[in-house]
Amino acid sequence: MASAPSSTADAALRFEGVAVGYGDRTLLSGVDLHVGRGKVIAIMGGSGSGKTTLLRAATGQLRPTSGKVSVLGQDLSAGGDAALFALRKRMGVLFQQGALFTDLDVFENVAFPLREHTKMSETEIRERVLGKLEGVGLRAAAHLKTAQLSGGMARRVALARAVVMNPELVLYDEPFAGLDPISLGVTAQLIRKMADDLGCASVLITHDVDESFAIADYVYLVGRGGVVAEGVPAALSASEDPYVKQFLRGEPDGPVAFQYPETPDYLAWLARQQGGRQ
Ligand SMILES: Nc1ncnc2c1ncn2[C@@H]1O[C@H](COP(=O)(O)OP(=O)(O)OP(=O)(O)O)[C@@H](O)[C@H]1O
Repeated sequence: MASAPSSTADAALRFEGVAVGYGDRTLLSGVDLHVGRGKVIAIMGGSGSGKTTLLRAATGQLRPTSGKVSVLGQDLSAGGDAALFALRKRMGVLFQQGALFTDLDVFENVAFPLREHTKMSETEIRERVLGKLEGVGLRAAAHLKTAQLSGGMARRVALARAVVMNPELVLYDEPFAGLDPISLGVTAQLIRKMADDLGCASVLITHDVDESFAIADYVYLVGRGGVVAEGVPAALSASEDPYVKQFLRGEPDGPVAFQYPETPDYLAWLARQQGGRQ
């Protein structure tokens, strides 16, 4: 089980005092995260709390307004685009929709990153892709068109593609969204298995308490503009903090905000609407 150690060198991903937001709006600040190599970490929080935004900061898509993000020991803001590009080859990302290329079959979808980023031979590509498909139970689906896949199968193909380069860090954005209970359990176990087999650090952005607690070494709960709580799953499950309890039990009433917050942009829009009617 992971605790939250402090050195950057042994981290696959590290946030130090990070603030992120859009325009004038700061969503989260003072965020400290540590993802040790080979560990599975879950980042959880209510809808709109900023989880996907944190993931964008981890890929370098979004620059933090303050603080430092390091991936595999490198400060993302230090190198230029070339350094970021090189680092991205060592990361796998599974986006929320897991978008597959609809004009390619399953095999070519998984092979795509290898063809883009490596000089592997056809034999090496075939071996690697079929191996990854085997890992997600879909070796014999290699020839299928994406339209012939169920939602759960498509997610597993996307999973195989996210790890086909043998990444050292994989980021999963809502990997369980829209899956039936069986596919959900299978996907969670696959994520854990891939982390263990490949030794890759894995970060899950998720709402799903049961599945993520079953496979995560360490959990961060975001909300109220920052990290509200963190710890190993058992510690969070035993927490008496009202925010943590409400979130984990899915209770409607409590400190977890349901209403989208009023922003200056909204108030300006509202004023224009009201002005227009007078
Ligand atoms: N490109 C953007 N420009 C401006 N605001 C944005 C942008 N993307 C997201 N936001 C806002 O940032 C807030 C956090 O969004 P984010 O997608 O990070 O939340 P989340 O925790 O991943 O939510 P969910 O669980 O619902 O996917 C939301 O209020 C959203 O409206």
